[in-house]
Amino acid sequence: MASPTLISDTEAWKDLKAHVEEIKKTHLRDLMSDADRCKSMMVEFDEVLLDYSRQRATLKTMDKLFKLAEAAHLKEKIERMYSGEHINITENRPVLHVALRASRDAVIQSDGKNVVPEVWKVLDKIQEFSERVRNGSWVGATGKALKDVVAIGIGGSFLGPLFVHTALQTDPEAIESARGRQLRFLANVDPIDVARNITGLNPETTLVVVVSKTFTTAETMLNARTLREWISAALGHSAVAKHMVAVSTNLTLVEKFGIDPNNAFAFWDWVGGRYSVCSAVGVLPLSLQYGFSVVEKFLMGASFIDQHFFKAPYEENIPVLLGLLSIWNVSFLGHPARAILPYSQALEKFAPHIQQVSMESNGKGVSIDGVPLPFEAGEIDFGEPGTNGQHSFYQLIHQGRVIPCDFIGIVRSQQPVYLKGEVVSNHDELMSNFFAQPDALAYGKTPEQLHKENVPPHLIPHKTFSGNRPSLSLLLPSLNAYNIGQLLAIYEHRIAVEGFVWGINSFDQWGVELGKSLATQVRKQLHASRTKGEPVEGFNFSTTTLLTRYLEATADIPSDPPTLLPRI
Ligand SMILES: O=P(O)(O)OC[C@H]1O[C@](O)(CO)[C@@H](O)[C@@H]1O
Repeated sequence: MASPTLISDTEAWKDLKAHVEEIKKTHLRDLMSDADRCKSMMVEFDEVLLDYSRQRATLKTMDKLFKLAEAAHLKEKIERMYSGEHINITENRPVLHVALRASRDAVIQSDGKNVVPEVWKVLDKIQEFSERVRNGSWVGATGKALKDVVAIGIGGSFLGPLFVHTALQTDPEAIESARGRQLRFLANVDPIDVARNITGLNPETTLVVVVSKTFTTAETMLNARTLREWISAALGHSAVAKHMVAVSTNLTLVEKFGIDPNNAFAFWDWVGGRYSVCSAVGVLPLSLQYGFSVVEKFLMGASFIDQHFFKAPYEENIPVLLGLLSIWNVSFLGHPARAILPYSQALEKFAPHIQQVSMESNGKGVSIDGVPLPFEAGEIDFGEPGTNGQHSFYQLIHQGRVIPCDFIGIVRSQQPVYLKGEVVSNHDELMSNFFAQPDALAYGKTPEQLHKENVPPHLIPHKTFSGNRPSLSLLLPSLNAYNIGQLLAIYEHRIAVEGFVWGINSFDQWGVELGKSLATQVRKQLHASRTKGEPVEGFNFSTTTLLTRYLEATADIPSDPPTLLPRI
C-alpha cells in the first residue's frame, strides 16, 4: 500500500491524538515530582543544556513523538537536505545553508558538485575585503577610511544579521574589534528609516552594503537608490564605486545598478533568504564591523550544531527534541503560539529573527504535495527579553492563555556587574527570574494555598494560578560569537524538523507574493493620479475611498518634485 500523503493519516499521529486525553489528566506539579522523568528530559550537547521537563509530556509521550518522527521519515528528510537534494520542490532548489558554515575540507554536493570550495572562495574574499576596509587600505572617494557601514536589506537580508550584530555588540572580544566603527541596518522603505540611518553619518566615511538575494525587492532597491543619491549628491557619482558594494545571487542586476561586480559578494539560490545569515548576507557586514575572525567563530558554533543535528539519535538531538515538542504543543495540545524569552538583553533581536524563520517557513496551508492540511501548521512566535517581558505580557501567560515558553538563559554574562553590599550580582538577579518563571508557570498557586495565606476570599479567584503551563529552558554557557552560532542553528533546525514532520515545504514563501503584486497596482495608480490627475479606478469601495482621501490630502505635493533627502 502506498504510504499516506498526510502525516495526520498515520497511526503514529492518531495514537498521539488519543494520548492527549491521558496527558490532560496530569498536572506538571505531579510530573515534576518524578525525578527519573525529569532526569531523562535533560539533554546536553557542547555545553548547551536543554531541560524540557516542564513540558506536558511523559516518557510515553516522547516515545510516541519519536514514532511520529519515524512515520514522517524525519531522518531521511534530514539526510536528503544535507545531501543537496532539491527538497524545496516548488522552487526546484536544494536547501543547503549548512554548507555555509561547513569546514573548508568538508564535501557537500549539490547537483553533482561540491559547493564548499565556492563557499570558502566568497568567505576568503570577504575576509580580504573587510580587512582592507578595516585597516584603511580601502578608502572612500576623498581618501578617508570607511569606518561606518549601512547594510540595506529586508526580511532574511536583514533580520538575521541584525540579531547577530545586536548580540555581539556587548561581547568583550567583539567590542574590542569594533572600536571606532558603526554598523547600521536600513530595512524599511519608510523614509523615516532612511532619516534615522543617515543621521550623524558622513558619506565620506560610510560604506553602503546593498543586501538582496534577488536584487529586485522593491523596498531594498528604493533604499539603495536613495543612499546612492545621498552619496552622489555629496561626493559625485564616481564615488559610488568606492562607497557601495553588494551581496546577491543576481550579479547581473548588481552590475546594472552601477556596482562593480568585483565588489559584489555572491551567494546561491540554494540558500533561502531567512537562512542566509551565514552567507555573505551576514558575514560581510558583520566582518566589516567585528573582523572576520569573530564571525568565523559564529560560523563554527552553527557548524557544530549542524553535525549534532545530523548525527545524534532523536533522544539526544536538541533540534529534533525541540521540533517534536513544538508539534506536540501546536497540533495535539492546541497551543498555536510560542513565546521566545531570552534572559539576555543582547538577544533582543532573536525573537524578531525567529519570527521570520519560523512563520515564513511553516506558515503553510498545504502539504508539500499540495494537499490542503486538515490541521493547522506553523507557530505564532513572539518574544521579548526577560525581565522586560515579565512587566508586559507575562500576565496573559500566567493567568490567561496557555503559551508554551522557551526560556533562554546564559551562565556567564557578557557584561557582569557587581555592587558591593547587594544581595546578588546584577546577572544573578536576572537569572533568579529565569529560574523562577518556569516553576511559576508549571506549579501555579492553588486556592488552598491562598486560603492558608489568609488571602480574603473575594480575591482568591484573582490570585489563583492554574499552573500546568508548559515551558522549556535552554542554558548556554556564555554568549560569545560561537554560542550565538549555536543558538541560531538550533532554532533553524528545530523549525525544519517541524516542517518535515508536518509534511510541508518549509523552504518556499509564496504567501508573501500577493501583497507585493497588489502594491504594484497601487503604486501605478499613485503615479498616474499624481502626474496626470487620473481618478482612482479598479479598486473596491474601501480602497478607493482611502486612496482618494490620501491623494486629496496631499494634493499640494508637486507632480515631479526635485530630489529631497531627509534633513534631520
Ligand atoms: O533578499 P531579497 O531578495 O531582497 O528578499 C528579502 C526578503 O523578501 C522575502 O522574499 C519575502 O519577505 C523574504 O523571504 C526575503 O528574505
